Amino acid sequence: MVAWRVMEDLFAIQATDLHAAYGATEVLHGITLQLKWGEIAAISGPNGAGKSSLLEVLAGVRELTSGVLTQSGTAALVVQRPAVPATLPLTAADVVRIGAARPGRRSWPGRQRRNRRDIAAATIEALAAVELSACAMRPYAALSGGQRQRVLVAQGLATGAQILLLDEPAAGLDAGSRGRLRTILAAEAARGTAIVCVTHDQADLAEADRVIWLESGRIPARSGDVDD
Ligand SMILES: Nc1ncnc2c1ncn2[C@@H]1O[C@H](COP(=O)(O)OP(=O)(O)OP(=O)(O)O)[C@@H](O)[C@H]1O
Repeated sequence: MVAWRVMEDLFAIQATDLHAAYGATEVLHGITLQLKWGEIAAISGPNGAGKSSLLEVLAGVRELTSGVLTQSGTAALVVQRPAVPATLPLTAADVVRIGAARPGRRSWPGRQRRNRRDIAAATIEALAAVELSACAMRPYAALSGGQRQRVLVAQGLATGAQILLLDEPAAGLDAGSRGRLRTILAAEAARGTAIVCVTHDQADLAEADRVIWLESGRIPARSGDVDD
């Protein structure tokens, strides 16, 4: 059965026997997991294991071929920083504003759009959280790789989403920025946000409430991630 339901629940995400494919090639082979509110789950595993695909499925941007996925709140996906053309006519603040203009926590479940003042406030707050206020008006394409990554994290934060899904947000960040990112995510979780973070970083894995190990599109039974 393929289903997409939205409901208030103890769990932010409940996924049962998820399968997903690229064309005829199945890459997720029956993923079952639950994520509680305020929990930080790290997804790790070898290259090609299906981590990004799973994150996209959980975010609702990649279709299931079968399984049941229940989200109990708004979700935002923070992608890995893309290569962008040098001429991209967006500032760092513009990129964050794209997230801030999305319906988020304050408007759930009505999903009304925020007004301009709320969008501006969310943009400023999120840029400050990643310590890039000084770069707000700089062209996004002119920022360093690590700065662009932090802008994308700010974009995710600015959505005010109740479920935050991040694909290797620490990739390319220096040690100080990685530490600050962990602090930001811990603060978000303390507010009740459910967080799923793809990572290979040992400190991230150590600080996560739960590590979900993915291998060849499956969660091996020994990793004990189905429930806890
Ligand atoms: N656009 C695509 N078209 C076809 N196959 C794809 C596509 N994207 C990913 N795949 C395949 O799906 C499988 C899972 O890829 P995915 O990117 O989800 O893995 P990952 O664990 O995130 O990898 P990495 O650690 O390298 O980022 C891989 O076998 C990959 O080749």
